[in-house]
Amino acid sequence: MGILERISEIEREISRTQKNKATEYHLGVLKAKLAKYRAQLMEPSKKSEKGEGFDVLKSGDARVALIGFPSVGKSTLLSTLTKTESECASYEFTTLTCIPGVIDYKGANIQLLDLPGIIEGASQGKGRGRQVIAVARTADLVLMMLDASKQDVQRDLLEKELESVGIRLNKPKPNIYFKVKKGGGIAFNSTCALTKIDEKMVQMILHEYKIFNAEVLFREDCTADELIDVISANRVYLPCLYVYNKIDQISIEEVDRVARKPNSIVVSCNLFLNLDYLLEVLWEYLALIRVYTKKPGQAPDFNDCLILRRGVTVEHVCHAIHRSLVGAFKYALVWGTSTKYSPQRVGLNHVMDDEDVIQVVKK
Ligand SMILES: Nc1nc2c(ncn2[C@@H]2O[C@H](COP(=O)(O)OP(=O)(O)OP(=O)(O)O)[C@@H](O)[C@H]2O)c(=O)[nH]1
Ligand SMILES: [K+]
Ligand SMILES: [Mg+2]
Repeated sequence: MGILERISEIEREISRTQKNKATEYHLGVLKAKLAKYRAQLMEPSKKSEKGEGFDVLKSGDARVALIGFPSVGKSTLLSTLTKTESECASYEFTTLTCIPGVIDYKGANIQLLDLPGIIEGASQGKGRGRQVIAVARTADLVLMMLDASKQDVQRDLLEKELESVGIRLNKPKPNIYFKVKKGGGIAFNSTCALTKIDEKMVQMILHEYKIFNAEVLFREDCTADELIDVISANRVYLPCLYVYNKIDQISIEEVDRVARKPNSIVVSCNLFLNLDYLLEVLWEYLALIRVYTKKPGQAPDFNDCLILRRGVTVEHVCHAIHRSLVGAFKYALVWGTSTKYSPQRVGLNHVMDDEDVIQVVKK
């Protein structure tokens, strides 16, 4: 039996099995089996499958992958937001490879990747689905483009496709500490009450992975699926922005309804509607910040900034300026919203804000 058949057999069995106390362990083991087969499926088996035209070099400050059904307007968006032209046409599967473009926004270079459309079954190898998904895994954000004039089935289908290959959208990593050991059996602990899983199920799932010695510590009330995610270790957790295109085709009431969905924004590439707002939201989701540097006695250079991630400290900033700077660091002066006073003397642990100005004082 091939892997695909095994997968669909397990899926059928899961959907056939009633959820209750008596079946819950059996279901847990089935889910672990399913995760194992799916992992095998996604391993790049043949060299040719890696796909010519898909190994685009990562560049710039962040990478955004455009995922969507055929003809929703992905290439139109790339051609509108970047200097790159990607062929747009009314027929499906116009784009056949990965086309990179660069969005120049607030001093940052954001790499936008146009990709072939994907359809149901993509994760199992339909169309260029697997190559597209492999690229999505390397992104900092998934921009899921949808046709606003169509029902939301596309969104559900694509989410399922990505979910089935271990891409988790807008979800935090499960807070479970997990470490395989050489001996000592399975040490299981939790720091909170567990309502969705118990020690027996944890053991059964681990045994399914042939893990007999490990330390497992639940720091939140996680499910069996979340444990499987942690064991599988090949999951990626990405922010996802749902972009509904072609709002020129629907009523204003409908636009209003769609725009209120979580993590969603509405645009029309053809009429250039709301594209500025799209960039603003994209910036927020990528959690990028600008930090300006300044030399003593001189004004900061506002034409040149460091692009960093939200949450970075002065230490990160020093590394970004020069790798030897941390060694010579005495203190820094920071002007901006991250400090109480401007300027304020801060140490290496100080967390920076967007548009802060920093002056590093050396020993
Ligand atoms: N009405 C309307 N049509 C649009 C809009 N944006 C794109 N289109 C049209 O949608 C069609 C498909 O556009 P593409 O950019 O080729 O779509 P794609 O998602 O790249 O398609 P594939 O590469 O085939 O997956 C073209 O005929 C576009 O002109 C829009 O905002 N409104
Ligand atoms: K098209
Ligand atoms: Mg295209």
